[in-house]
Amino acid sequence: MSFVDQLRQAAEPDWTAAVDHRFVAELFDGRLSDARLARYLIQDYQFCDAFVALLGQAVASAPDLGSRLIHAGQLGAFASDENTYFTDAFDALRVPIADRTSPQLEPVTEQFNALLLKARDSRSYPQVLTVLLVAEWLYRDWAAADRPLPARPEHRGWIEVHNTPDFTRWVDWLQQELNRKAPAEAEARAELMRLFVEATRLELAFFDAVYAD
Ligand SMILES: Cc1ncc(CO)c(N)n1
Repeated sequence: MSFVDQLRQAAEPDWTAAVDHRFVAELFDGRLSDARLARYLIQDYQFCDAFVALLGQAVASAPDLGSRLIHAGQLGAFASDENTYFTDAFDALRVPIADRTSPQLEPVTEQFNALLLKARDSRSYPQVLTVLLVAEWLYRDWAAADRPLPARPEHRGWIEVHNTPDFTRWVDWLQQELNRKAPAEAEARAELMRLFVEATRLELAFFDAVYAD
């Protein structure tokens, strides 16, 4: 079994619980309330801030120009398509400016951002790749569901930024890149596995927080 398949197996049952989450089901069938979607997007915009910083570290720490350019291309996509989705959805949901720029963070958002920034500050390319891979692969998994898309742009758009052919190829490439660049030593691999499992736990908790009282 490849290294990334071992990582994903180690992240069960949380991985499947996140992919099959009530949030995903309600997003696809359009039943997700505006209050819950806004609550999620406000927190996720702060996650995205730390995520973009981590992508910048991938550009900085990649060992060769070929890999660096792939991460750089992804940074560009993030800065355009994904950011446009957020600003359009915030406008449609009438989210106040303060909640877009400096909201009160949920505990899980603080924990997730701390993990992203720790990986960034490690300047370890395998650690950076591992955290990027969880976030992108897990989102590709739920967004690739063979279900009709909801009509409202606020719902549909969040699925569409994660199910394009470009996004699918980016996740394939991240998997191959980590398989190629993972260290050989058992202890270093075990550390990456702990990181992958912890990031998956936070992905599940991030969806759960949308439904917390
Ligand atoms: C919490 C979270 N995980 C992954 C993604 C995908 O980048 C996202 N937008 N938010």
